[in-house]
Amino acid sequence: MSKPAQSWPPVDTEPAVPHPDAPAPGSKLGVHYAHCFGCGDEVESGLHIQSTVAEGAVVTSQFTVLDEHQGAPGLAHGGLLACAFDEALGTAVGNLLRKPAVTGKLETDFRRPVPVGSVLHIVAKLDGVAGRKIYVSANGHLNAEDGPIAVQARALFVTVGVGHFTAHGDSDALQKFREARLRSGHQDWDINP
Ligand SMILES: CCCCCCCC/C=C\CCCCCCCC(=O)SCCNC(=O)CCNC(=O)[C@H](O)C(C)(C)COP(=O)(O)OP(=O)(O)OC[C@H]1O[C@@H](n2cnc3c(N)ncnc32)[C@H](O)[C@@H]1OP(=O)(O)O
Repeated sequence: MSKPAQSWPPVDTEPAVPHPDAPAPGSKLGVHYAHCFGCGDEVESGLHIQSTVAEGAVVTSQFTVLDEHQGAPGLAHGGLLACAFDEALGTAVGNLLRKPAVTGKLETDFRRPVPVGSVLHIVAKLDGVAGRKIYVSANGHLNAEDGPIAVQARALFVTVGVGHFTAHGDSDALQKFREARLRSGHQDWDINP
């Protein structure tokens, strides 16, 4: 198995310290946006990823591979697995740092096939921060928290202002989303929808 060529993080970083108001270890993280393909409960064909905060700037996520996630017969599609990691990594960044951030770069290593019916246990860890750049990585274990690693990912997230979403996204949907979050007891954002 080849080793990644570049050291990680690729630049000098400060430790990524969770925000004082970040959910405590053990907290289950709900759906961040009902229409999110990664976690949303209103996206029938979505990934329905569920995440929990762990100790030490870590978030664990579970993704069950279903028939609709196939690439080859009986096996998960690689691009879809990359999507699962984007969600798991972004969830770690957004919830632990409570800063709006978007994926700048996402790199995946597919180490083993992931069959339909598998549960991928994704352990995502914040590795460091350099200005607006947040480095985060994850291992995906097959069928158990200590199962064999099937997929690894490393990503750069870049913090953005809320203006990123109002300028480029659907500002009406964004406003409704924000109001719904406030009604359900969340604090005002800092949020990556
Ligand atoms: C009350 C609330 C509490 C919190 C609760 C939270 C709840 C849960 C929260 C959240 C869960 C989220 C789960 C979702 C997960 C999925 C996330 C996605 O998929 S996001 C969609 C895909 N990504 C895009 O659409 C980005 C598109 N790209 C851009 O918009 C820009 O390129 C952007 C913002 C990334 C950077 O643009 P610039 O103009 O702002 O900044 P520049 O200067 O270009 O970059 C800043 C630094 O980053 C480096 N950089 C940027 N992109 C890079 C790249 N690809 N590779 C290497 N470096 C890069 C640059 O070299 C620069 O570095 P130097 O500061 O100069 O050192």
